[in-house]
Amino acid sequence: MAAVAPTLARRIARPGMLPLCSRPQAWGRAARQSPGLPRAPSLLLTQRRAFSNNKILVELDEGSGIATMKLKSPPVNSLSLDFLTEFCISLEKLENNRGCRGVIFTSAIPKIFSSGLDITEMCRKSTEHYAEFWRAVQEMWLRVYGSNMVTVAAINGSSPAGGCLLALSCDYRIMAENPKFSIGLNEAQLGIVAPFWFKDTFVNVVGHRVAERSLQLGCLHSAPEALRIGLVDELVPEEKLQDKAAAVIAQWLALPDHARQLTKSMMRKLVLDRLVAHREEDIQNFISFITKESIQKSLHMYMEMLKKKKG
Ligand SMILES: CCCCCCCCCC/C=C\CC(=O)SCCNC(=O)CCNC(=O)[C@H](O)C(C)(C)COP(=O)(O)OP(=O)(O)OC[C@H]1O[C@@H](n2cnc3c(N)ncnc32)[C@H](O)[C@@H]1OP(=O)(O)O
Repeated sequence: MAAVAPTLARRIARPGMLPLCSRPQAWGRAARQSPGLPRAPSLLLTQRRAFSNNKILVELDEGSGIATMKLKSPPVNSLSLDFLTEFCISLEKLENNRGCRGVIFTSAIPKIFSSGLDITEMCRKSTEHYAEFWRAVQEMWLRVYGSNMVTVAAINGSSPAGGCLLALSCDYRIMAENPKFSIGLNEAQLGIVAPFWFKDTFVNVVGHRVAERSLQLGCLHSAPEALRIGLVDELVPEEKLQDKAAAVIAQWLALPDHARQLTKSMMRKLVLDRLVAHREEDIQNFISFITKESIQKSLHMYMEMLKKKKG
């Protein structure tokens, strides 16, 4: 962990402190700037502002109000505690900037959007660590799923499990049309179970039947199959992905913010409220589950399998 990271992590995770997401988000928050006419971002003569931390590059186009958050945590953008902390801090900065109205999530790592939760964070750690880690996973989801901004995932690589959850939490998903890239909630293949809020988010995107089959089998769907089942909204050639994502956001931002935001809130509130109401219980469930010896063995075997595949 980098020198400053424990402080940042505690800021999100320390029990007793207000979690960042306790501030009202998509529900009960004032609308952002009036949208004005839809404008193609590439035609604007505008200033770009960039900031970054160790793992995420953020660029804000002040003319269009569209930011890009590029995940850059080699080798595979796994969602470690440090990564999740930096992610939430970057997203909070954008949420607090009233000039920012939309965010594109994409990857700076070739062929990988995100490899999901960092498995090493779930192996042979202390109960305190598991609690801190799981609170950070919850925080990421609450922030993205509950965001007032328009959110688009530009999925330029494979995106299993937690990586898929990040994409599912956005308003729209565009994937590079490479059949080698796959996406899905493959937890069952690791011998673990996607928690209820992963499942609810998935069901809200693809429907109950498709979600049930896919979750039970731990499916990773190729890009064309992901389009067929509605897991992603469209496929485009990789070189067109970023422009397409900006064009989609511009289209969504052409609507009055308050109407879009209230509609989003109405569609997502039940699922969000369920986790907010049961957050501590969910952390305890995670700890009881992950500390089982059989689960630790399954995770260990899965990591070994990843290493063997490489060698
Ligand atoms: C009753 C209910 C109670 C609720 C209980 C809740 C239980 C927990 C729920 C948890 C929810 C979500 C879980 C997850 O997100 S788990 C993560 C799932 N991810 C995966 O399965 C992806 C695994 N990785 C891959 O398939 C491939 O690595 C890749 C992403 C396709 C990339 O392939 P590649 O060939 O380019 O790279 P590779 O050589 O495989 O990997 C490079 C190194 O990175 C390591 N690594 C890969 N993924 C992860 C990861 N997710 N975490 C940590 N480390 C990872 C890999 O081991 C290589 O390391 P090294 O170089 O060998 O040291």
